[in-house]
Amino acid sequence: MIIAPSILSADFANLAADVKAVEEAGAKYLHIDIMDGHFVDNLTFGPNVVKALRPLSNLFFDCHLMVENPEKYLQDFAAAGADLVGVHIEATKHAHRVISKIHQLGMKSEIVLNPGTSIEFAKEVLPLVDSVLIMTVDPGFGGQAFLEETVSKIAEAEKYRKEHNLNYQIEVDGGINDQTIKTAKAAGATIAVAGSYVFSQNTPEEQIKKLIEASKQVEK
Ligand SMILES: O=C(CO)[C@@H](O)[C@H](O)COP(=O)(O)O
Ligand SMILES: [Fe+2]
Repeated sequence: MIIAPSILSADFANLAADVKAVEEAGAKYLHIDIMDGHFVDNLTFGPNVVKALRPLSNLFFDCHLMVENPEKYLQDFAAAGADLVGVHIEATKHAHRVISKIHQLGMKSEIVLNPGTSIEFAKEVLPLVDSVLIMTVDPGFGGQAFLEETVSKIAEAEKYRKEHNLNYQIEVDGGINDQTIKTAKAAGATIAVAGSYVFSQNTPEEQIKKLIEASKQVEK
């Protein structure tokens, strides 16, 4: 399973050190939460932070856009060095166009679903995307509890992938710890985002190791 530490819970005054620490600990992805204060009730940062971190890291930059009309910012994230852009299906009227544009800009695409959004709503674009992100909390904040009722949706995304011979990754985001990562993997998740679990206790190295070990306990 790929572990994607979320810098939302990192030390913003020492971001470079935290990014280095997770890279050395064996993470392959860096999850970067972009919030605009409209789609969610929180503000974080924009492509300028992605640009500043890019020369410091070889991690795969997974940019989760919690913004209205994400199509406006795709060019900026591509120029900043994003590897993948995740857009909420609830945040755009033009999901198909947005995904095509992400690919034209040379990035991997991801469609993101809130806990209240069904897989049905995204089915037309599932054959197009590189990844599907199933939110396992309502977006906007770190440190929330994993919503067990989202597990059936992870399983549904995996079932649909197999039935239609598609090859998207299934990412989960929110409330991931050394227990919930097992539940998510058993249901079909292949990428696990973790923010507060990685950055708010012990060292990021210890926490990432625990996540990797926990996920290995589940056969896939
Ligand atoms: O997108 C989000 C929150 O909206 C996440 O990526 C959080 O950063 C996850 O934080 P934890 O639940 O792991 O603390
Ligand atoms: Fe996120």
